[in-house]
Amino acid sequence: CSSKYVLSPMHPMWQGPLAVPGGDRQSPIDIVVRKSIFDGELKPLVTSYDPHTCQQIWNNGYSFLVEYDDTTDKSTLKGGPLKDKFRLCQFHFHWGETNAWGSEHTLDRKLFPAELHLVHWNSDKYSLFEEAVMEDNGLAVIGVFLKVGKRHEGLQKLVDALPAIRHKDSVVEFNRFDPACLLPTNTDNYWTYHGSLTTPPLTESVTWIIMRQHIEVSHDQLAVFRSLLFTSAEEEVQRSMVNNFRVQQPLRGRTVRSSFI
Ligand SMILES: NS(=O)(=O)c1ccc(Cc2ccc([N+](=O)[O-])cc2)cc1
Ligand SMILES: [Zn+2]
Repeated sequence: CSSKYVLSPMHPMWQGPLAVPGGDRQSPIDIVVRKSIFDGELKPLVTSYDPHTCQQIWNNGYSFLVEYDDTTDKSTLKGGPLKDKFRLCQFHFHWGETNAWGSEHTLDRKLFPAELHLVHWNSDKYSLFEEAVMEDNGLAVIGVFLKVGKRHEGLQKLVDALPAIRHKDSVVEFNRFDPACLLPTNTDNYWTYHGSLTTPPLTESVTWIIMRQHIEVSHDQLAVFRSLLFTSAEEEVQRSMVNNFRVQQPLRGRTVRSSFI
């Protein structure tokens, strides 16, 4: 999907007000677990991803993205809080320079070393990602917290491809990767709220679905994330791609619902 618009952290946009002026549904947020409201209407998530729609992995100067062919309804998400069917467009991560921080969302202020985002757009209502990005119910992003522990076998194929995209704007072909292997075993327990993209254009078009269960990756696997660079090969000063997360934004009276008691 065409997520080439994501701006690097050095882009003037980041120097300006980090909240969209008048934005009252910005992301990420701190999820205060005891203030989340159980909603019995929330259904289990239904993901159906076709590994053959995986196309490429690239360094966009802010994170690395694994992009999927979203010209058909082959890799989709439905159920959960969603009324429509959403098409997988890409997934990416946010991480810190140490294991002490790196996630965008927090649970009762607890930071995780990294966070996975699986980005989908509403293909029942829109025909292109770019259209959906501007609309209230246009996007659905699944967030999964990462913890440091045992090696994640499914992630290793992705980690092995990272040295080839060390610099900004480098791309390599990447096929047959099933993103379902990055989901926790239990996807029935999640929080959901209405928010925004966490990078420019920060549009308030995202239904966030944050998994209660984290996944584990090894310290060494995370270290390879940190070996990526924000900078392109031409630039004199190389800067490590770390701390590519946005700080938590005000809740502004929003309700966070939970699918579990
Ligand atoms: N971190 S996140 O909120 O999951 C996120 C997900 C997707 C993107 C990529 C993106 C790509 C393109 C556009 N656009 O066309 O306006 C907007 C966003 C940016 C950020
Ligand atoms: Zn993200």
